[in-house]
Parts: sequence; C-alpha cells; structure tokens
Amino acid sequence: MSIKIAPSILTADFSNLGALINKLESGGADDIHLDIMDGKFVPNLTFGPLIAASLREVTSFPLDVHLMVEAPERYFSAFAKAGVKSLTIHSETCQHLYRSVQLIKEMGLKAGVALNPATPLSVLEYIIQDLDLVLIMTVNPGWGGQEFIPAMNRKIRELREMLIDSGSSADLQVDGGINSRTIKAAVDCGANSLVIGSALLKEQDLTKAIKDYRSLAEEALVGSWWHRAYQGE
Ligand SMILES: O=C(CO)[C@H](O)[C@H](O)COP(=O)(O)O
Repeated sequence: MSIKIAPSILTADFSNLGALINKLESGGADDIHLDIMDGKFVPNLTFGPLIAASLREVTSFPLDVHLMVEAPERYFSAFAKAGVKSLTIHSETCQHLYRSVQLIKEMGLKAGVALNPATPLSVLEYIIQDLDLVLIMTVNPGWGGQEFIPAMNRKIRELREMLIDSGSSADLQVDGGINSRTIKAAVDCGANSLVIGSALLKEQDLTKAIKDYRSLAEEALVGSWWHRAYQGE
C-alpha cells in the first residue's frame, strides 16, 4: 500500500489554475483532487465538468473528482467525457448507492464513496469489496482551511480494519484539515491517500512541500499497525 498525495485546488487562485496544476505535477503529487460542490448538499458552490475538461487539456495528471452534490449520477457521464480518473460520491446523496457505484465502474472509472463525519461506517458493509477508494471527511464538507476533527482518527482506524478484514486494497483517503500537525496520526490510524488543500497551497515551494508531506506520511506508514497487512502486494 503506497502513500498518495492528492492536492485539493479548492483554495487555489482560479485565474491561474493551469500553471498551478503543472507545478503540482512536476512537484511530485499523485493526483489532483477536484472538489465539486452544488450549493445544496453543501452550502458552497464550485465548478463542474467543463473545468475538469479544461484541466485535462493542460495535463495528463490523474483527476480525482469528489462530488459533493445531490443526485450525483446526473454528472457521471459528463465527468467521464472530461477524462477524469475517479469519481467519489457521498453515501448521503445516493438512494441507491450500490447502483451508483456500478454505474461509475461501467464507465471505466474508479469508484469511491465518501462519508461525512457523522455517517457511520456500517453503510459500507455490503459494498466495500466493490470500491476502489473510501473517503473519510475529516471536516464538515464545504470549505477548505478547517480544523481536522480528532474523533475521525478512530473512524479511520475502524475503516482500515474493515478493509483488511474484507481483503480490500482500496485507498483510504482522508480529506480536510490535513497538515503537518495531523498527517502522521491519520496515516498511523490507517489513511494512505491524503488530500491536502490550504496547508499545501500556501507554500512557496510546492515541490519541497509535497516531498516533506510524503516523507512524514511514509515514516508514519512504516511504523503503523496496519502496514504489515499489505506487505507482499
Ligand atoms: O472537500 C473539501 C472540503 O469539503 C476539501 O477537499 C478539503 O477541505 C481540503 O482542504 P483543506 O486541506 O484546506 O482542509
């Protein structure tokens, strides 16, 4: 199981997005995390498939889309056409979560499910083996720059136990408030895919910042309780 650094562009200067993406790519990030918000499921409003398609023109970097929208199925095909790698949907927004996951996979994309802080892990019990990624919201979704909710570390640990027990090598992604104070505990508990927004984008030297975050995370991974379960992969 490898560490993945997925910068979120939520707090970026949108007038200069192409240049930022190129810097993140050459700086060694693994994915770009795109936060799609509809002003309904979450109060904030961001952007849609057209921006993803424009970004696809300037980079071949994997685009990791986090849909914080109601009835997300309406947008699957537009994002697939835009050339994104993965779609992560919120369990709270889907009446038929399993069907939505299958639809994403039928389009040839990786499928992820995100859970708000108060949503129990039990919603994943019967679909966990079908997922490529599970995203634990470690803040209330809507804005960048919030504080990590400490109780989420126990949830991360319990989810990693579920993934190991079900033989899944899905990524366990954490999103919200990840910075140099919180990253080690999150990885130690079970996270391997780290969405980092404001803490990363405020840095002048993105290459160094990505390298430093990766080192912190890899150090925590090697010393973690769960690392051994994936050795030999
Ligand atoms: O999904 C999100 C908010 O809903 C963002 O991806 C998340 O908050 C990342 O930003 P930061 O690292 O600044 O917390």
